[in-house]
Amino acid sequence: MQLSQLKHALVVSCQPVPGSPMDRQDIIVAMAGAAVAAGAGGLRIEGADNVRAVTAAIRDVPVIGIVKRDLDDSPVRITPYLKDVQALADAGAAVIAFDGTDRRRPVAVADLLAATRAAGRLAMADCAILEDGLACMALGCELIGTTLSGYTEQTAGLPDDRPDLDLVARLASAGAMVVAEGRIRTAAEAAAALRAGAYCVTVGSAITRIEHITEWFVAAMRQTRVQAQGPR
Ligand SMILES: CC(=O)N[C@H](C=O)[C@@H](O)[C@H](O)[C@H](O)COP(=O)(O)O
Repeated sequence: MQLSQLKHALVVSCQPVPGSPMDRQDIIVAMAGAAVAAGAGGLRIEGADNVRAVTAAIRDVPVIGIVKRDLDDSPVRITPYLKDVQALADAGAAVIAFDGTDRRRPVAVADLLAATRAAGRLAMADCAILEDGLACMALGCELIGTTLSGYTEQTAGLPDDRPDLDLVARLASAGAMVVAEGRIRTAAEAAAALRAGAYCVTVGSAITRIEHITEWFVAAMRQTRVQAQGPR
């Protein structure tokens, strides 16, 4: 795969809410197909089996693969193990994304990168702060994602309804190929991420998680009812 395929592309993350009625492989493949039919230039897919099903159905769009795990002894969730890198590569992921933060972890970023290289895949580091991104860039990761900004202990205070475009801009200024990812909820925000210097933009919840989208609408309507002093 050529990295340039992702230049200025919309990457659609097709990750249903776990346990949701939408959390089915056939629905993931259908969501991916619909996104590609509408112009998505990349897909982000969780789980090796889902990656295999999506790459079998959709051949001409790169898949960024991840494995999510809840570990007992580490806050790292995204592709923590070397076996995950191998499984994603075997399943056909063009890019393998892993946690690129400087936190307690079972496998060092450098080793995950080496495994990704050995499998002949491109690497994306999911980062939370500028320093993570710079370190992963220095190691040689091709893509630096803002994915984890707002989701680590250190960044937990950020507004939960806005993307971290400041981090996008600072990483881009430092020369990173930035994947703007996390809390991009509108087309205008996706366009703003490109203007901030993003190489490509990943959107998940706002396109593929019906529960989250519904909650946003319900919350906004409830707020409006409160301001209007209750239902008539
Ligand atoms: C923090 C974390 O675990 N992020 C995950 C990474 O794959 C996904 O749950 C997100 O949906 C994805 O990053 C896209 O973000 P958003 O859904 O906000 O557009």
